[in-house]
Amino acid sequence: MIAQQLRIAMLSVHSCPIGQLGGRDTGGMNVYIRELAAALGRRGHLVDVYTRAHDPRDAELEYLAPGARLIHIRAGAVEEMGKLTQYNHLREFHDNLEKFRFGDGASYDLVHSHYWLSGEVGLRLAQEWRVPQIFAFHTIGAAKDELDLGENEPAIRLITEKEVATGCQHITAGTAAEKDAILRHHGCDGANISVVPCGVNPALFKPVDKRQARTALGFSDEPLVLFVGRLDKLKGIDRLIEAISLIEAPACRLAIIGGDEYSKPALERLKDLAARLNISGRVEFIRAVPQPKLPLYYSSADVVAVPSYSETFGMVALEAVSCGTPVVSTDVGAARIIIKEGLSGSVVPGNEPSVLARALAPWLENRDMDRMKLHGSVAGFGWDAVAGRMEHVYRNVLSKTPVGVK
Ligand SMILES: CC(=O)N[C@H]1[C@@H](O[C@@H]2[C@H](O)[C@H](OP(=O)(O)O)[C@@H](O)[C@H](O)[C@H]2O)O[C@H](CO)[C@@H](O)[C@@H]1O
Ligand SMILES: O=c1ccn([C@@H]2O[C@H](COP(=O)(O)OP(=O)(O)O)[C@@H](O)[C@H]2O)c(=O)[nH]1
Repeated sequence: MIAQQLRIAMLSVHSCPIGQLGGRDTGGMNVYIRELAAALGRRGHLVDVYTRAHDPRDAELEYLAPGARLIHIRAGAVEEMGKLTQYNHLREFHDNLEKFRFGDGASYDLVHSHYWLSGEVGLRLAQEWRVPQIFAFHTIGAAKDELDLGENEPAIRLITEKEVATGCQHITAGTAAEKDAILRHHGCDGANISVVPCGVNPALFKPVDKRQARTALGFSDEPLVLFVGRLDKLKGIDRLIEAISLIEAPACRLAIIGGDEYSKPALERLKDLAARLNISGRVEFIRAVPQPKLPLYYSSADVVAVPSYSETFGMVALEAVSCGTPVVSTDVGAARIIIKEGLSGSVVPGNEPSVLARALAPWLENRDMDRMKLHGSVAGFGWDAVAGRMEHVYRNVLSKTPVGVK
């Protein structure tokens, strides 16, 4: 008998759902966990999100929303830490999580773990608690390696991902393409993988008058291309800068949002590239911007570029369209689902600079859009709908869980 109210332990070891976004390791996954947990809480469930304590200013426990708690667990020094180093502290994370749980008296129906580090902790907890573990990759290490971008993923990630993929009870993927990639790399049973898309908050990501937005941010009236995201090689920002250098008419500017103190080498590389291409004066590097301010930036832009080599979903494209701004994206993640060709942007086969340049140019000329129409085109992606689909997955998994596992 499955209770109406589910008690969910969500694991987000390596990255805090309320951390500053756009940093080295803080992106869509953080937003996903924060919003999903809050939406499940609104549906009457109890969600505890466990993350590694990384900032001494953070309280041990805080509420993301009614029914959704965020708990910082000590594992290693309370400071920022590389992902690989965090692997060495997973046992401590597990033990301190259990210490917290005993003190608090919490118990759970299921574990939903995010990213391989959490998946590793989830395997142990699920076994000890005799509940199912549902796992989300967010990015598949083996798929990243396949891209051959000159930075191989550590062997321990690849091994752990396989262990978790085959040892968990169920997997959630953001798109059907991610599900296919999981099947290809890890050969799990397709029946044990559900596709649940990411979402967007339409009350936050809505169109602002372009002129007002530009005035507020101090942008000129020149055609503007915007990039938003982590300064990761996978994002193809270098390709976008090259594309901008190829666009002669209309003359346009590129604003790049993202990056923290750990992204300095990437930032320097991109600045050097812009200098070598003689377009430094046309490229503005804006560091990470808090999410509540992003609608102003999206609304200022004529077009948002997503030049990624790969995305499992790609929430920036969804947020941009929700703000009424067209998106030119490579054919990655949910791009083909989010972007209506010719109406809300265009999808290109790859990030070859000349291809990107050709795709971007028309959106810089056609500058008067029915932005509310674009906003409405992604109305089905609200977080409550995502939480509803996730609840369905949870209940299905619980109904199939053999006696003795739960
Ligand atoms: C590039 C990509 O596929 N991003 C996904 C993903 O986001 C991040 C990614 O998983 C990072 O992994 P990596 O160590 O391999 O760089 C994590 O560190 C970040 O925390 C993730 O935010 O997940 C997003 C949500 O599912 C998805 O929209 C995005 O396309
Ligand atoms: O300066 C920034 C850069 C990014 N983001 C947020 O980070 C997320 C990026 O998610 P996406 O899925 O596009 O990429 P990821 O970083 O997960 O690979 C989006 O929700 C953005 O709104 C942000 O708030 N501020």
